[in-house]
Amino acid sequence: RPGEDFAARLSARAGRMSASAIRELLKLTQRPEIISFAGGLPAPELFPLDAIRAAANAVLDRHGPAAVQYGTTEGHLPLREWIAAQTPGLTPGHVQIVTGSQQGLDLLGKILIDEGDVVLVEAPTYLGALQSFQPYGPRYVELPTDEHGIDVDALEDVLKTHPAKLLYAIPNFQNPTGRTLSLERRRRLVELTAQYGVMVLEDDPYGKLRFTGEALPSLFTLGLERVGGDPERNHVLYSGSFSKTLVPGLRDAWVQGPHLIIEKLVQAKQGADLHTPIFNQMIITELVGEVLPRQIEIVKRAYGERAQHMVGRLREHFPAGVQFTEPEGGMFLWVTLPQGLDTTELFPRALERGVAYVPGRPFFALGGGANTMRLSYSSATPEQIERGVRALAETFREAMG
Ligand SMILES: Cc1ncc(COP(=O)(O)O)c(CN[C@@H](CCCC(=O)O)C(=O)O)c1O
Repeated sequence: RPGEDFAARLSARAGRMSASAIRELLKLTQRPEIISFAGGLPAPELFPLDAIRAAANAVLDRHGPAAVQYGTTEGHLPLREWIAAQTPGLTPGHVQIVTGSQQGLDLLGKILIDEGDVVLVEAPTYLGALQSFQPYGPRYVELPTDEHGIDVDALEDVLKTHPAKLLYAIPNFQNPTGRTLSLERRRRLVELTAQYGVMVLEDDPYGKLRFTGEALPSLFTLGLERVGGDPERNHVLYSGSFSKTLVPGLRDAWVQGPHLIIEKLVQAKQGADLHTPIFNQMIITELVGEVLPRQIEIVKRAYGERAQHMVGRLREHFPAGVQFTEPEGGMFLWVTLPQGLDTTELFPRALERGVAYVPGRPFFALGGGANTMRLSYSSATPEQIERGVRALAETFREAMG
């Protein structure tokens, strides 16, 4: 009936949902005259389109109708075999293909989080994870972070007072801060969570995009080591993605963990989408051998140059009192303005000057961060970085008086 109050029909779970600031911004920053430091968009000019075209043809030649038939929920076995082979002791049965790691976050929220469960998250953390977990009614407890990532002393204090279900962390080139969790803190985080019986979800879409410094072992690997390499007893789950190393639009990612978790994830996925597009999985499988390692080198170099360029411009143009991180990899850096300034309020003024960013507030589970913002350098040219940083600096100067 016209004007029926549909809002009253929504579930309590639907009532907990809200829009993604990044997704909403993406619509806005598609305008060509805007220099966007907002969405974490991989550089489109680097996509290996010729290799993808050849792979698509090879898939159809090799698999024929099976390439566009229903596939298994677990995912294309040769792809799961390749993923499992990257970690000693892992078998394809420990690997679940998901439709982007974003779906992995949602399905893991569904099978792990009961209403009121304590979920430990970094302050700030990836807003997409907060969006995925929120409908399942977690009670967030924030973990303070500094230039070396999560403050593990604070973590120990939290664990003593809050029986937690899950700790969600992005140890490499964190979204949104660009920071990397130090080795010493990785070891202590894995030890403390094991001691207190807290599962860890390591979200690592950027791990391969290190352009400076030494590679560090994943939390998953450290978790495996403490249980003699047995994937059945590792309390750390790992989420990986091909979005930032190959292309995001094929929506191919995976979760690795103990059989019981994977089995439950399969059941949750059966109810969600039956399976990730099999054609896409077969294309990715064609690319992981030669194209992927080559692409990682190309992307690392390009993002390293863009990060270095942006940091150089920030140093040159930003007013004193504005702080920013200097990432060792990934796609983002984090800006902190003097207390009292509000990046959500400043956003329209920056936009008038032709530049967009993601205000920091949505990255904090429990509010805060009004004076922060995330900048992505991955899909901006050197000229756009120069112009965009100048526009931001002018916006800040005007606001700082
Ligand atoms: C820590 C972390 N975990 C999962 C994801 C989702 O990546 P995929 O679903 O694997 O493409 C991402 C991708 N986040 C990007 C892309 C968001 C894409 C968008 O909403 O337009 C961003 O923060 O801008 C991430 O940073």
